[in-house]
Amino acid sequence: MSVFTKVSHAQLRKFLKQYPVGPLIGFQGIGEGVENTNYFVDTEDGRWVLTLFERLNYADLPFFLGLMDHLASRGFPSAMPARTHEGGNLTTLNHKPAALVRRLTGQSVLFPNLEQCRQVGRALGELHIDAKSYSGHCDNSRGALWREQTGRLLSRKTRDAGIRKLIDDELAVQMSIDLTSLPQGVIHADLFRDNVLFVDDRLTGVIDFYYACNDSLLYDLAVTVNDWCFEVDGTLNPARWEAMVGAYRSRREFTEAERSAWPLVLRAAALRFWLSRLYDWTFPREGDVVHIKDPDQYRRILLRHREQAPPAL
Ligand SMILES: Nc1ncnc2c1ncn2[C@@H]1O[C@H](COP(=O)(O)OP(=O)(O)OP(=O)(O)O)[C@@H](O)[C@H]1O
Ligand SMILES: N[C@@H](CCO)C(=O)O
Repeated sequence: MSVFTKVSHAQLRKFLKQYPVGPLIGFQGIGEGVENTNYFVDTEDGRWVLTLFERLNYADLPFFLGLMDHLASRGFPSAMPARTHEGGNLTTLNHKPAALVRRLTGQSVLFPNLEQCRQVGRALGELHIDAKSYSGHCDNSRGALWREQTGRLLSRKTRDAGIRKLIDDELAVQMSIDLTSLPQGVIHADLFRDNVLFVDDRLTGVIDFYYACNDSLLYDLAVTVNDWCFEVDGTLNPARWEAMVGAYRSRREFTEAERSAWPLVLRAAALRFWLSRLYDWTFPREGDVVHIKDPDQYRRILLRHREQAPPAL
């Protein structure tokens, strides 16, 4: 659970006066999430989520908030950011950049059924299409350069020879693929199960756009299937995979270059999350309640991709 920055009742009451949302009714810190501080906030005019950005700076945020606004206004189920009386959607609280966004209904699922996987695949395809008309641009902060630099750092730091060898070897293999040669667009880049909300089998929300960026569309699908279609022990769930990939394809057909790059793109996506989790274990952050995810789960997924070819696209 993660609440890095505490907010008092008085601070929040004052903060909310900037927005046309009515007086504060109640608020509560949110346990899930590992990056930012989040609170559920109820006011007389609605239900909101307040985010205090712990690692992102002001200059980065207009891209993410603008994207959520762009998608929500096209009917995509992302949370619309609230605007202040002055018309801005980015403010400050406790010396941190802050935003207030609509609270979406629904719950994330730990064990998705096939219909839910289908809906996620379709939603990802729709996101890629709807975002084509978004004019913002942002490089992937967890792209190839980050993977290489972080991999080298963790490889030097670890005392585990097996981890060192796997990182070094995988980085060497990843040098052979250039994701920028594949079809590009704005991607979510973190569409894990905890970032999708459902009411029964109906997808009601896609949240956490704070890794969104311009990158390979296929990489976004790889991030998504790695989380949704693998068991904790690293084995593939073929029915979920087929449901998700098939639904994505109903919105966008793959190119030949994407079909051949698929095995390495899956590995790049697995490596990214293995490294970020390993980094958080190696260099833990201070906080009131801090949730760190298990890096080993992603080491197993990476190993699986190295040992067995994935189902073809
Ligand atoms: N717009 C929203 N509507 C409803 N619930 C939300 C919304 N935004 C966030 N939440 C809730 O807050 C939790 C944490 O949000 P989020 O996933 O954005 O955390 P984070 O720390 O910013 O990101 P990460 O997933 O990268 O750790 C979510 O799991 C969800 O329960
Ligand atoms: N989705 C990420 C955390 C936030 O980027 C993970 O599961 O490691």
